[in-house]
Amino acid sequence: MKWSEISIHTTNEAVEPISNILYEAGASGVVIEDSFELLKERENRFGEIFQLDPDDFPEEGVIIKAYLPINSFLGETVEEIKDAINNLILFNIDIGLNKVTISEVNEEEWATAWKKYYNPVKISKKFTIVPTWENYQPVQSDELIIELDPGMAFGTGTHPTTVMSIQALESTVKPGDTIIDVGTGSGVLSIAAALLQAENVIALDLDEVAVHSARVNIKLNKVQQTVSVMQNNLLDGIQVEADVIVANLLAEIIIRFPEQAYALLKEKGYFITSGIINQKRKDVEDALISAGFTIIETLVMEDWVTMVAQKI
Ligand SMILES: C[S@@+](CC[C@H](N)C(=O)[O-])C[C@H]1O[C@@H](n2cnc3c(N)ncnc32)[C@H](O)[C@@H]1O
Repeated sequence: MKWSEISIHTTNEAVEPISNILYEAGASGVVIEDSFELLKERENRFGEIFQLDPDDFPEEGVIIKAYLPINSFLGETVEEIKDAINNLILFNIDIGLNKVTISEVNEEEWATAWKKYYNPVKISKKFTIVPTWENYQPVQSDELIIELDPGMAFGTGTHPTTVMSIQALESTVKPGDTIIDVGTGSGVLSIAAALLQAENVIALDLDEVAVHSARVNIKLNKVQQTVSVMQNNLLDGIQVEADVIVANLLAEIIIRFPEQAYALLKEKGYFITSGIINQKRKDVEDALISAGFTIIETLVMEDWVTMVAQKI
């Protein structure tokens, strides 16, 4: 498959809104080329373990790169992205040079482009995410390591929506639990659940590339005895009683199935919903409450919200 690399030279201030625009346009991840801010932010928030090479970054401003599949909608998507970025001026956001360039990359280059920016990152009290090509040694005795090859599926494991999902799993999963992971992507949340000693994990994704990528990562982390991966639309046809259901999907998709989640959960079971952009928070809260859930915790990182709802 051919991919298009969209590269936007902008300011620090515009990084978050532009990243959101790119995610909403279907990018499966963004790369931010700004040595100073990136290192500072990662050190503060997650405790970045390896340093990036400052030679790889622009002298002034920030370059944001994202990868979009080349299909018949690409032209339209790029125009929508440009319009959305220009509209940021209306919100008094400085978009700087606002230089947008598009180039074509093949699958191999796409995969390699990621590797340069993808390092071991400590994302929660227990978990560190390590790319497959790094030889990483744990620094804490109780540290849990997730090895990932993000491949073509969403989920380098360090996106705020994933980080908060893992933090929520850490506080809800008990040894012996049954977990359902809706929209597994790279399989990262299922692997986390298995490492937290869940006994049975069902990983579901609609996209066959994600299903393949999840299977590779699950094997890599040696949790294939616990995790089974299936191509499936949301919870359709699933009949397993679960202790925890986790869904890192867009708000628009989450609001379609809280009733199904409620029906599958055991009493006191948890429904973790992530991938919710702040503006859509109320829609998800309403859908959860009307299905019978009680929201017991809300996590917020950057513009993203994760909710932990319980069947009580
Ligand atoms: C935001 S990614 C989350 C990946 C991973 N769980 C994580 O936390 O990093 C969302 C995933 O949901 C999948 N997805 C989207 N719509 C779906 C649906 N209707 N049923 C199942 N999976 C879906 C996508 O293919 C994608 O892999």
